[in-house]
Amino acid sequence: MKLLLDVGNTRLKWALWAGQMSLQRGEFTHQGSDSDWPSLLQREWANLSEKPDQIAVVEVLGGGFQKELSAFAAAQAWPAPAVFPADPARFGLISHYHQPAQLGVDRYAVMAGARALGFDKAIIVNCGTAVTFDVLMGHHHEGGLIMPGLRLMRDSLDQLSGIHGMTLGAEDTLPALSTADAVSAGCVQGMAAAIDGLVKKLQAHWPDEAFDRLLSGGDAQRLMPWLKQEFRICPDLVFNGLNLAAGLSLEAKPAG
Ligand SMILES: Nc1ncnc2c1ncn2[C@@H]1O[C@H](COP(=O)(O)OP(=O)(O)O)[C@@H](O)[C@H]1O
Ligand SMILES: CC(C)(COP(=O)(O)O)[C@@H](O)C(=O)NCCC(=O)O
Repeated sequence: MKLLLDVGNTRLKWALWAGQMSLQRGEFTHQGSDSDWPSLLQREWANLSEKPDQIAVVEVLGGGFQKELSAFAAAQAWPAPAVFPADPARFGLISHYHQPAQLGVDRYAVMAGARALGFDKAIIVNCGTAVTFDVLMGHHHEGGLIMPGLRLMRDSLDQLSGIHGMTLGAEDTLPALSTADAVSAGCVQGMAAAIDGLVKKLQAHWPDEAFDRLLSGGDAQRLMPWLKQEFRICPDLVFNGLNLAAGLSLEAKPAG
């Protein structure tokens, strides 16, 4: 039984994974690398249904998280967590980034996840704290784009005195007739329009190729209704990819 962890800038997502599916899963928001990890992990896994025999992790926080996770696992007599580095080879991929190790390891995981689900040519949009776009052709990562995610977009407006503290409004108004509606509709519909536009631009860069368009991350469901092009929501791309990578190698760097 594998315990898979996807630790992003906003939330930690985990799944107890058997074969190709999850038996138990959870998620919680955190306050970054300096969070009170011992309490958060203790609370989250107090009722884990089975002891993991392998722990595989992608994380983008750095800082003290890895050490805290290792200490927690050791205290439970669990195996040492294997934290995957941003090395495309560990995910069965080749990256065309100038510095492949600079790409977020979560992005390698979503691409490996797309491969694990049988997609060969795909534009993958992961709607998390940041929105990442990755172009996958076979096992080649052709590059991508990064833009702020929905919460960051809304929070940036919240800094302005005329908007600060505004309640959530209706997302489906156009034109909006109140500040609350204008902010909510502007952010969600604007982000969807940006995603549609950038995916079209990426597609136009390879006019002879047909790409599947995949959507994942915490805001995927919320953005999906506003997208004009056809996307498939693949909610577990990171876990699919991490599961594949964990199978490829049991020798990822031990945490800490
Ligand atoms: N329960 C939730 N708590 C916090 N953010 C949520 C929640 N549900 C959806 N979201 C949205 O999902 C985004 C985070 O998505 P996620 O894929 O978990 O990001 P990350 O991997 O960067 O932590 C947030 O920016 C927010 O807009
Ligand atoms: C772009 C990201 C911040 C996305 O993180 P997330 O939204 O999943 O928390 C992360 O993948 C990252 O730190 N990437 C490094 C830079 C890059 O991928 O080019």
